[in-house]
Amino acid sequence: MSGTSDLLLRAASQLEGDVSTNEVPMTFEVAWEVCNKVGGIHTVIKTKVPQTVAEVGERNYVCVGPFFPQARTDVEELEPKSEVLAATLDAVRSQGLQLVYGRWLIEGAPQVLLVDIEASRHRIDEWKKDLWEQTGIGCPWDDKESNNAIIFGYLVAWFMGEYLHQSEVLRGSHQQCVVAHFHEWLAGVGLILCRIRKFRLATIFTTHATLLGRYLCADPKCDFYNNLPYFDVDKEAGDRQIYHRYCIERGSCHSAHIFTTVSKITAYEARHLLKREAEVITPNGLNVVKFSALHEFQNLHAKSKAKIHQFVKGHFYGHITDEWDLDKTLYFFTAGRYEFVNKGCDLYLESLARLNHMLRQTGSDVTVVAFVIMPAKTANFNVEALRGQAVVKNLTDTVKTIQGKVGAKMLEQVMRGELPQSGELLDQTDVLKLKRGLLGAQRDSLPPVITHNLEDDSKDEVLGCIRRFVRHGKRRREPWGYTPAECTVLGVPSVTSDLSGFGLFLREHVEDPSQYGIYVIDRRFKAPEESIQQLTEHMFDFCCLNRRQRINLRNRTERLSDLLGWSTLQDYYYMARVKALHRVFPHQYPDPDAKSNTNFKLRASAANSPKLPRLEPRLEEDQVPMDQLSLE
Ligand SMILES: O=c1ccn([C@@H]2O[C@H](COP(=O)(O)OP(=O)(O)O[C@H]3O[C@H](CO)[C@@H](O)[C@H](O)[C@H]3O)[C@@H](O)[C@H]2O)c(=O)[nH]1
Repeated sequence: MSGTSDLLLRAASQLEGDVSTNEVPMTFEVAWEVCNKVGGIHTVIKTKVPQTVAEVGERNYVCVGPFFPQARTDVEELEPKSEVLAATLDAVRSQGLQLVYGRWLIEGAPQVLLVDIEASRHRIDEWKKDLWEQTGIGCPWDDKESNNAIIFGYLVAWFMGEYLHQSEVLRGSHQQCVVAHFHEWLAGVGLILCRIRKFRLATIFTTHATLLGRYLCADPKCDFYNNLPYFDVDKEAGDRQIYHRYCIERGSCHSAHIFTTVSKITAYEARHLLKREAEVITPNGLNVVKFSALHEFQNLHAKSKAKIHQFVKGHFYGHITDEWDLDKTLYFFTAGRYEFVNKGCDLYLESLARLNHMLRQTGSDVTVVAFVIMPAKTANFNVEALRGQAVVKNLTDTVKTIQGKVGAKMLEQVMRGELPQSGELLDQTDVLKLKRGLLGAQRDSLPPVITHNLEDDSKDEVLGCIRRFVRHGKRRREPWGYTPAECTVLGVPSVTSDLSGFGLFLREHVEDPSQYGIYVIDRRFKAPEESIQQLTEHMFDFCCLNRRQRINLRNRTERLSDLLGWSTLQDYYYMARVKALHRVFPHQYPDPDAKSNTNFKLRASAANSPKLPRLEPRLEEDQVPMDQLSLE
């Protein structure tokens, strides 16, 4: 049993009550993104599962999400082992609730319950009316996302109510305490209903990004951070036609026993936009896979870089000239959900334009290939992009065939005691094939800037920016920002900003993140022009590093992994659960904040220990011979 579940047990066994005193609590984690990849919440839950299962035990943890047909491949359907759960499923199924129960086929293999929204869609009007009568939240008929949130919420609350009822029937005075953790407004209706129906369970609500914050930041006329305390939130939500969604979010936040956000900056936003102070900050972690040897991730890096080289050869065929040395090519990328300003795409593109200028001015021999990796609605593949890959594949195949023939010919001549003459190795047909390949690989046009054609590229912000290189003056906002965190654990240096939860988290825990290859751009108190200049300079400095320095930097970046692992960050989720349990079951769970309670202090972890220090200018790995550092 892990240390944490041990603590939960000890806490529960301190006092007697009408709930079981020798069991860890039953934990439900409810989110729209369980078995449904949309964005960052999916990453949070999926990567956290192994630690949570280890902490509370497989029997005591169930992820709850919506059912979509594609989930059939993600879930192995099973019969529940728990008597209470089995009785609950029988009961709700007999009442008409359709759901899938089984094991989510991800690392940690948790129990999962997916409720079928479509099968209950016919009840939307009835449930909307009920929501209005119970809470005063009225939703328009045509908002599909809110309709889904309402159906999902009613189904989850239906299930929860039945679970608690069956628990009472089957276990009487030995019921297990229950805690339900709801993520984001899309799962919030279930939480609101659980409280209205006075269910005896502890609830937690986590916001990953406030709705109103997202909308306000996307408004070019809005100066978000300078006005945060002064917004008339009801009016702002109404003006943007999201008042009902906002009410669901604010209602969920205020109904919860414990409210958490993923970063301090989102807590600040929530204080003003949702009017509640977060009791716990639950930073996003990752399932960090420790490499057994330092060079292992460097080898992985080399393999990935070779793959990208291959792609680049195809994409830029006809333009790879003597001035472009693939060995001196660096790859930059930005990736995430397609939010042009919030994800900092505008700054990235503008800084790249300036970097291009600086590299040319200084006569650098480095080439930078910059990627924007974001999902958008596409119509089809870009034919020109595909053609490039085909041309290079063709050339590669031709050269391979000729190589084989030449090799065989050379061997034959050497066996006969003759020294092969270079002029005789290629016959006429081979020369013709090569000439044809050469002609095919020429092109006058520029390579396409996109790999897939968009449904409507006239309004696309990235393409528009690449075409115009227009500078935007907006502040970016990012509650956490997984992409740079994911880069860190893979030892890839990255850039983020002090308007992202992740950037602030690093500044809080690392004396000088740039020494570890993570550059936190000042955005909060700086004009856009200064931030763009700062980003350009970081990019330029990176381009000036030699290979050894880049390898060293990656080693330093990877050292920060421990800070981001769920092995330590799960403690904040644990704390949120104990606090929520205390609110509902005060006898079983003493106040974790009480001085007398020594059981519930956060365990010592990288995240709450002293800041990681500045590094010496020369690291020990500087001494390691190049061949042992592995290739790039
Ligand atoms: O084409 C893509 C694009 C993204 N991702 C992944 O999707 C996640 C996106 O994360 P992020 O950009 O942080 O999430 P958002 O969807 O914007 O979600 C919100 O919730 C996240 C979790 O709390 C926070 O990190 C964000 O700041 C907040 O905006 C990351 O794991 C990416 O690797 C993909 O796999 N493929």
